[in-house]
Amino acid sequence: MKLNVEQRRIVELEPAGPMLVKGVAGSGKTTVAIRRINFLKDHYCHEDDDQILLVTYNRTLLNYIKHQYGRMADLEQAEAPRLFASDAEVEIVTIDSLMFKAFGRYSRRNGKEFEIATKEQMHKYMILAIHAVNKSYPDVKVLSPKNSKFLLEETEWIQSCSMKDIETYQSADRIGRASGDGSTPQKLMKNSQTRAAIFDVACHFEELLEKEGLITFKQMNAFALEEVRRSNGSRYTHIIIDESQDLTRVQLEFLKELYREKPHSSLMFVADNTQSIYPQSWLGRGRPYTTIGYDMSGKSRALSKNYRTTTEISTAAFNLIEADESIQSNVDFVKPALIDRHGHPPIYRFFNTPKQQAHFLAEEIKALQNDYALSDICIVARGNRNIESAAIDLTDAGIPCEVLQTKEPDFESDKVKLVTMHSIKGLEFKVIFLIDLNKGLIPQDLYSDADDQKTVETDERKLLYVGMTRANELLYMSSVKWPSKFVKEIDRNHLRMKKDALLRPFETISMAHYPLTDGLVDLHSREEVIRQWLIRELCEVYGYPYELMELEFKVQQFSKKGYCDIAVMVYAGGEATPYIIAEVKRFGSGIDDAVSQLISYMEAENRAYYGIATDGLEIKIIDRNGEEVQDLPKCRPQFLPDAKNKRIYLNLKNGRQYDYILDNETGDHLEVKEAGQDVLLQVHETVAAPLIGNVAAGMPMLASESYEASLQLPRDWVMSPSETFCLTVTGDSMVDAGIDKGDVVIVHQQNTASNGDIVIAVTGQEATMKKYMPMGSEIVLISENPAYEPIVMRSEDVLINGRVIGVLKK
Ligand SMILES: Nc1ncnc2c1ncn2[C@@H]1O[C@H](COP(=O)(O)OP(=O)(O)OP(=O)(O)O)[C@@H](O)[C@H]1O
Repeated sequence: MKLNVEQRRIVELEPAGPMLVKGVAGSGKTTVAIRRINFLKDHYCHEDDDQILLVTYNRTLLNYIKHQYGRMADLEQAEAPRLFASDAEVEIVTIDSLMFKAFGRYSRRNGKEFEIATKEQMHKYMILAIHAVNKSYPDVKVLSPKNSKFLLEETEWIQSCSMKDIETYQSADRIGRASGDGSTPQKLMKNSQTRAAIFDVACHFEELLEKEGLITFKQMNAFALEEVRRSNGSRYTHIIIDESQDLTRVQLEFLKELYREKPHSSLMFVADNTQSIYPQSWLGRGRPYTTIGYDMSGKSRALSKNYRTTTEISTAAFNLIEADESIQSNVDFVKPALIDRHGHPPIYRFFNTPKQQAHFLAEEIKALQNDYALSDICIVARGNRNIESAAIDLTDAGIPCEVLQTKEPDFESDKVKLVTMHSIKGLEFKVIFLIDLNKGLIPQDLYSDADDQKTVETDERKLLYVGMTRANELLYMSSVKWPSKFVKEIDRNHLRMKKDALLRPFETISMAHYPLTDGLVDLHSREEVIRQWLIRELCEVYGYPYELMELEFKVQQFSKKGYCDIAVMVYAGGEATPYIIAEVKRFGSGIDDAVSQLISYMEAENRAYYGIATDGLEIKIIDRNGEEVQDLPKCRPQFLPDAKNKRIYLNLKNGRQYDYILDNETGDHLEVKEAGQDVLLQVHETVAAPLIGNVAAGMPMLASESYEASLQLPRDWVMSPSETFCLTVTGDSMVDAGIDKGDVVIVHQQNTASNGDIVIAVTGQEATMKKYMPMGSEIVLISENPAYEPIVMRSEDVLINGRVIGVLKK
């Protein structure tokens, strides 16, 4: 893997004390953090006591880093042993293990033995603490057992900041806690009776636990901090803190204590506030670094390109963030830049019962095994219980699987992995299934107070964002019974109903917006909403005009008459014949009956090529032999009543536009006019340029390639017929050059290019269409769309495949 220019700059930054690397999900923050170790080791560890520490958030991430290194290219593999060998100079550890060690020293020094309280124990002692205190604060409503969750969370926050006295708590800024409409906390006003009462509860709670020899995890951290402060333990010249947005104040202060400042030392915070998912995190909520004693002005770097997921997955995930102003207004928010890497849009499925979801998971995974190893697949859910029941279902279906344990996760085993949304932070898999995205489960319904609930929802939204951005190639999302409100916030255009079809998931259309109602008597029937959705999909997704659709289309079956719900007619030889017919059922009622009805209609109406049966939830597409097919063909110009196929041709050779008119009947009679003019230009000779595939498909091999179709072009539009080929445009990165998705570009095969040419360039394993700009020993590949960042590559890493000489608009 080649680092991009910004990544490389960060790796090789001269140490200058504290610095911040912020970046979007998948932008290579962890990659950069790991690569920096060897750089620091080689250049800034010249004194005998110089040491480097890389802190990861948890053990899963630690093991994952090792696993990733094992998979890297030869050059990097050579670096791996240096990193993971027991090396006096470098330590890669989790924050918890560091703090546990210090806590162990604390316990031994004080001759005390503590046990970490379980969730149940914490809940029990919190209730007791509330009862012990509430009589002293009759006016403070929050002191009630029904708010125990809130009070526990607040107590943990106090502990996670190691606030020892009431004055500190009374004056602390409580970001992310019920803040009303202004910026001042409403419910937790500074210097209030409420805060006094909560602090009292927190103290009682600690006392009760102590009597039992128990402490919370957050207290344990506070003791660890006390210990390193006491022993003045600073010993690392360089500290790199991955996922620092989720560390608590105490954890950050602890790491500060371990930092040994020298003229050549560095303290690098690596963070993405959009992925801050814990209520006690300190910096992730937008608190400035000055609160922990560092001024980061001029010391922060941002990474904005997501290398992990496709543009389709990133765009859908970003919909979630766009819907929450408080995430985007965070000081360290970085807006993701798209890297023109296309793939399948996320697939969303809705199910009536958990059993249906389990069946779908099993069937889909079995089918995916043709292209993926089981270890490439990970199932992710909000809660442990959902994960455990999915594991049982998969095992019952004969699919090997294992719940990823945070202690010793095995990423290599040939099993489907299952993990919670919290634990998948920092990891990635080729295929991700996000299951049980249900109302009440995500976002969790924790508080009746609207402000508190809003805070919870922001964290939960980030959690789902984390889950979605873990997928390299394929992302599945599913809900059972009641979909999460977050799913509804994702633009339907960014989702698909099934893997190999263009259909978007079912969506209810209001009766006022039914696209086609001619001749219908009962618009209120429950099937109608399904029919209208399908009609809209056939038009908006597949391009069949409403004028070509007939409802209640009569099918003569011997002496019996039947009426199929939709028939899409096409023109052949001037006559309209049914091409696609569809049977719909009411939502979620099953499609078995619809399929058998469809088959009998198609036997009777043998002109139809395709049949669709759907209940909005399931869909089956069959061909005229009754065999299932993955998708429908899109409408073609020759299906339309007008036999002339008129399009616009942009000739990039001379900068002119032409009307391009092909006779559909003969398929080769070509007429050409200057755009907007009436006079036909003479076409003396035409050439057939092969349509090889799409731009992203990679390098075409003209000689031996069998191609899908060819385009008739006037000879003088091309340079050399044998070196000309055509590609369909798949992305939107060149829209400002007038090249849109679905257009066909005409390419002259060549291996060189001049400044400003639009080229088909192959970088790594992908082909892309970009504007070419040489810059010294590097090449800049520029998109004509401000949403995409330019790509800077070394010239030896870019292969030019051809120059775009014309565009036939769709
Ligand atoms: N320059 C690059 N070229 C190609 N792939 C890259 C590049 N940089 C990073 N990647 C890949 O992108 C993926 C994400 O990288 P990494 O895990 O370091 O990102 P991150 O910013 O730490 O992500 P997150 O915050 O979401 O956990 C990895 O598969 C990594 O190998």
